[in-house]
Amino acid sequence: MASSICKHAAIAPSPAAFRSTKIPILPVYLFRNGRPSTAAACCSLLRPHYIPNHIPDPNYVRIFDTTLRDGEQSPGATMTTKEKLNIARQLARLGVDIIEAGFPASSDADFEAVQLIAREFANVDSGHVPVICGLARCNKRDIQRSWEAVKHASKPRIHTFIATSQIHMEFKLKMTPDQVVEKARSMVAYARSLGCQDVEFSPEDAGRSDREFLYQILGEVIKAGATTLNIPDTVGYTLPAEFGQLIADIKANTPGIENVIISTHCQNDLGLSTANTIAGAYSGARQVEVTINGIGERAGNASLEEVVMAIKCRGEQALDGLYTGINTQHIVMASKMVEEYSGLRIQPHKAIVGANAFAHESGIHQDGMLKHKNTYEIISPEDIGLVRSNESGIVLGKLSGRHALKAKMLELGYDIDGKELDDLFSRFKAVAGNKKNISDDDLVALVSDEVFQPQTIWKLEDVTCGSLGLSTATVKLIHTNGDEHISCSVGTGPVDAAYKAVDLVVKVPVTLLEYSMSGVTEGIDAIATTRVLIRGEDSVTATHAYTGESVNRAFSGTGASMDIVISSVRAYVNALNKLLGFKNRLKTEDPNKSKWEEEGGETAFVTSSIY
Ligand SMILES: CC(=O)SCCNC(=O)CCNC(=O)[C@H](O)C(C)(C)COP(=O)(O)OP(=O)(O)OC[C@H]1O[C@@H](n2cnc3c(N)ncnc32)[C@H](O)[C@@H]1OP(=O)(O)O
Ligand SMILES: CC(C)C(=O)C(=O)O
Ligand SMILES: [Mg+2]
Repeated sequence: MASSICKHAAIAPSPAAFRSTKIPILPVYLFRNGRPSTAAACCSLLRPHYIPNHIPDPNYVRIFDTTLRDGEQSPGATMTTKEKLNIARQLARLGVDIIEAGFPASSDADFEAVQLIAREFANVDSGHVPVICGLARCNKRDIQRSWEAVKHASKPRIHTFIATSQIHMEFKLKMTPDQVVEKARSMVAYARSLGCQDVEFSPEDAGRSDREFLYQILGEVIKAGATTLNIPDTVGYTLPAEFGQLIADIKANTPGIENVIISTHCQNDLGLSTANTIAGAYSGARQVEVTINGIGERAGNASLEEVVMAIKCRGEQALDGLYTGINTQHIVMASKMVEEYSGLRIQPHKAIVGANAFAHESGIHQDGMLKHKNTYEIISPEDIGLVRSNESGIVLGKLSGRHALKAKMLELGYDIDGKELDDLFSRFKAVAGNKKNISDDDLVALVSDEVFQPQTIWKLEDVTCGSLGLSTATVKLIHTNGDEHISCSVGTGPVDAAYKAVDLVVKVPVTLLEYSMSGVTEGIDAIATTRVLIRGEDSVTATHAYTGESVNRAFSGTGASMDIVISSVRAYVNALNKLLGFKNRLKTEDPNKSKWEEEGGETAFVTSSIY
């Protein structure tokens, strides 16, 4: 095993047109009883140089993250530009090779988000710099917009696609197969003509497309200059053996395929996306398209953490030595960030990142774990950035300082600095003054509330509740322009009264769709985390997939506090801030899109807020 590991390190730099970046990545993991062990590592790997159409090491699998594009297509997962930028930074820390930052032609907001992310990764000299990719249909406008958005990146990529299955060509595109081939060929050539040296092409619905037709269209786009051929199972229809065979057949029969990278893109309609992705990689794909937490259109995409950990855990033994450049210790942070921003909660039994993924409840398992951890764990929690408090020496309390808090947060997988650390520190001090023991879960709740929030338009300053036969609440909110607003209301309970008081100030008609609260720690002094989902009644719209009707979008917000009313109001105000951010954005893009200002008459919201 040691010799096969060392061969990676010995790979010579390639004469790339692209600048070389040698980046040390995680040590190789040797396997003892099925459990990876860093202690046994014999050498460090180098991430192979980036050349669009070639990977110098045949065992290296590129990770293409599409959380910000396909992931955002999950119903309700709309993210602000600031949130997307934060996720992109975390994806870079994680070490993903390619970030698909969005679909620039779909809206001005998406264009700006992709452009901002591309600019963020314009500097090739500082650490790992991912490729920044923008999606485009096969038309000149989409491709131009994509290029305009990504060209600032040090490694820009255009990803263009067109459907190749009979049903899509006939009923959706209303094009003949020959027209589709010509469109694909000419648009890939057009993307190259703009100066983009890295062009990915996807035959959408490849999983249900005719094989011979795939070989033909893929051969044509290779001649036109495509550097990566992505094979999407767009409707998650194939079984793992079939998808593996599809990749093998494409590899064996497409003219010129040896000059490009084959990629997978597996949707999860039958719950097979991870299995299909691994089967694809085993059959020769060297790029895999994934999302954090597996979010994405309908049932989602293959999840990054599952695919990466499967390759890390079994790559050497079962996948002919495949490996990735992911620093898996950043997985937990990335997962929590995406959970917060997208509002899509992770099921407790989700592989790798679910709350129960490393929990052992039953006696026989607990007995086994106490005797030897490998009995019931194939992955170490630390490998994904999960460190429990009882394994660390730092005990936080009201006398702790910023250094200890920063170090503790790092242990928990949160790399926080600057203003974010300062804000978290003041919240932490406030809680520490009232609470004897601060647990890891308390800290995670605080960081979610303090750091993972949209730009503040309204900030909750205070809330007090009373009861005079009816529940009453008084809230004090501060607007971003500094104005203080105080209002009171009655309600059926303190939370209802407080929400009504907030409504009197913010004056945006919304419906509360969901409200949930959980005490994240035990005892009377537990921190309560609240999550709400609201829908604007006259606001940001999306198109309903079945009816085609315009429906109002939902926005989520979370809050945390030892006081349940404060926790609830924080969550509500955070959701309102998210909604207002989108309203402002729409208003800037198209003054006719939202009637809200004329009707609501709340001038405070007109201030342009660039997320
Ligand atoms: C499988 C996937 O995940 S594909 C990515 C899906 N993501 C999204 O659609 C999210 C963003 N989309 C949007 O914001 C909008 O759909 C837009 C802005 C891109 C387009 O909006 P509209 O111009 O109003 O078109 P609409 O979405 O209603 O219809 C799509 C049109 O594109 C055409 N089209 C679809 N795919 C492609 C393609 N790959 N290449 C060229 N044309 C295409 C359709 O045939 C249809 O054309 P038609 O208007 O001549 O019938
Ligand atoms: C745009 C393509 C790659 C896609 O998301 C799909 O086919 O699922
Ligand atoms: Mg998809």
